Amino acid sequence: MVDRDLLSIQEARALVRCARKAQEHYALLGQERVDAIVKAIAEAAASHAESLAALAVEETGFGRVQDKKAKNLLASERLFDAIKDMKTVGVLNDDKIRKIVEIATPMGVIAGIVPSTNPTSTTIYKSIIALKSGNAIVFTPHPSAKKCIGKTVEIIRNVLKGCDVSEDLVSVMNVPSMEGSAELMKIVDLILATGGPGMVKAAYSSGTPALGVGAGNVPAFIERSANVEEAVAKIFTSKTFDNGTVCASEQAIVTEAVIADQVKAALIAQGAYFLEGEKLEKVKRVMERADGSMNPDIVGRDAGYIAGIAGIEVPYGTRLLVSDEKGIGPKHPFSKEKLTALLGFYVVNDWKEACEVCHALLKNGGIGHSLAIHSQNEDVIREFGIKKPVSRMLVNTPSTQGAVGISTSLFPSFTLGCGTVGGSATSDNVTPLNLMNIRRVAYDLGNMNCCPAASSQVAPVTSSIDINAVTALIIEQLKKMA
Ligand SMILES: CC(=O)SCCNC(=O)CCNC(=O)[C@H](O)C(C)(C)COP(=O)(O)OP(=O)(O)OC[C@H]1O[C@@H](n2cnc3c(N)ncnc32)[C@H](O)[C@@H]1OP(=O)(O)O
Ligand SMILES: NC(=O)C1=CN([C@@H]2O[C@H](COP(=O)(O)OP(=O)(O)OC[C@H]3O[C@@H](n4cnc5c(N)ncnc54)[C@H](O)[C@@H]3O)[C@@H](O)[C@H]2O)C=CC1
Repeated sequence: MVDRDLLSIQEARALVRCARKAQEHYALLGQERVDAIVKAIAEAAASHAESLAALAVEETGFGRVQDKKAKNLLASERLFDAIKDMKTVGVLNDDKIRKIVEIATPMGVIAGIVPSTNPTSTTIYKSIIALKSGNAIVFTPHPSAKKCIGKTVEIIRNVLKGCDVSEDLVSVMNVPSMEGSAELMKIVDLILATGGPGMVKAAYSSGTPALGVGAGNVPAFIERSANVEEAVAKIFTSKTFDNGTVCASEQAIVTEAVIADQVKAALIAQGAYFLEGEKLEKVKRVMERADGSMNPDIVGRDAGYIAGIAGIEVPYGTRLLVSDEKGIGPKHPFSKEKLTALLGFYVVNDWKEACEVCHALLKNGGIGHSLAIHSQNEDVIREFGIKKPVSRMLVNTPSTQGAVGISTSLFPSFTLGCGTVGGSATSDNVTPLNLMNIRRVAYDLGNMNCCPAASSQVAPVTSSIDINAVTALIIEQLKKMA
């Protein structure tokens, strides 16, 4: 084992030790104190939203400062607003009728795994939801986003210090390595894993309970009853947001032949450029690495930049590069997740065929995540809702903003569950409620008739139980009670 790996493993162990100690004290604080700390963190993160966004763009090369700023604000201000009245400490519920008391208990120390595409927003969001539920969190950064994740954690630690609680409630590894991440995952109480399928699998294979949420490959179906111009505008708003880095951004448009020309015209009018021939081939050549994964050189970039890398010319003002596609599968890069200004375009005969194409696209890397539909036909919307293997279906809304709870009533979140079909333990937009155990104190309902006076009527204990006789007796008892 190389020294760096050893160092990384030791660091993981040391950070978890400190986090455990800090969390033991933190778990004793009441709801009011916890809420005040979380509020202070949200305010500090919001006040640094722009500088952290700029650092993330500078370090990773992915996305746009103004949009990363918006993501940081969603992960701080908006998130705080959504959770401020949420009960997460002590007695949550005392049901006098059902005679059950529900008590929140923190999970302990959480491992925070953060995608390089949303580094600062996910770090803010995970810190806030972990602390709101009484936990500590240790982050392992992606090496390409180490500085901006480190800076985010530094800001949060300063707030913790100012609030007179241990800074070690939130910490980050300085020496990231795969071995260090693996060790961290083994020794924490829960892994909160957000990223691609390889990492999610690693999290679930660690033996530690995990909430792992994986990749998307979101199709947007524009059905014949949709307002086409509006649907296309919403897709642009979503797909160009942070240059397409959000996992819920549209990866392909699927539309019906009867409106295909209208959709194409609207796309072109709003800044799409349809690639063909040599230009299409040149773009395809730069889309992926040899192993079929996304090429980081084009992730989170605008259309002009991608055209430059591919060595092609596109009209000034082009916002998205689109490919009219027929195929779906590993050999068709436009049918996969792209997280940049690239979009597939599929024409089908009717909504039933759209159903099949959307399903095939989801199966090609984004199953369980999200799907967008633009339609006024409630029957078709309902049919898609019932049949499609996704955890969120976004209706007449930009899928990025819809999935993370900006343009819909979904919970503001940067960790979007993909359900068991997507290899995930949850289909939720993960919230503080996913990060606590609930102890249920259940009182006797007095319906068992097993007090001493009644016990003589109950079957005597024998060494060999006659199950039929016991059943008959229970039925008789129940009849008497009724
Ligand atoms: C059909 C479909 O759509 S399937 C697609 C599903 N989506 C995915 O799989 C997305 C997965 N992610 C990616 O493809 C990439 O992360 C990108 C393109 C977004 C970014 O690429 P990069 O910045 O090069 O990051 P990548 O994750 O590939 O890692 C770069 C290096 O850092 C290493 N690394 C990653 N995490 C860590 C870590 N925690 N500690 C140490 N090293 C690490 C990787 O092993 C890799 O090393 P290598 O170059 O020696 O192989
Ligand atoms: N469902 C969701 O809420 C979200 C999903 N994503 C998905 O994440 C992907 C993009 O993010 P990336 O940074 O490329 O993800 P990634 O999976 O490459 O990396 C995510 C994190 O996991 C770590 N990691 C990667 N492989 C690992 C392994 N084997 N063991 C331990 N740690 C490992 C990396 O260091 C990084 O911190 C996309 O596929 C996107 O759809 C991104 C954001 C939200």
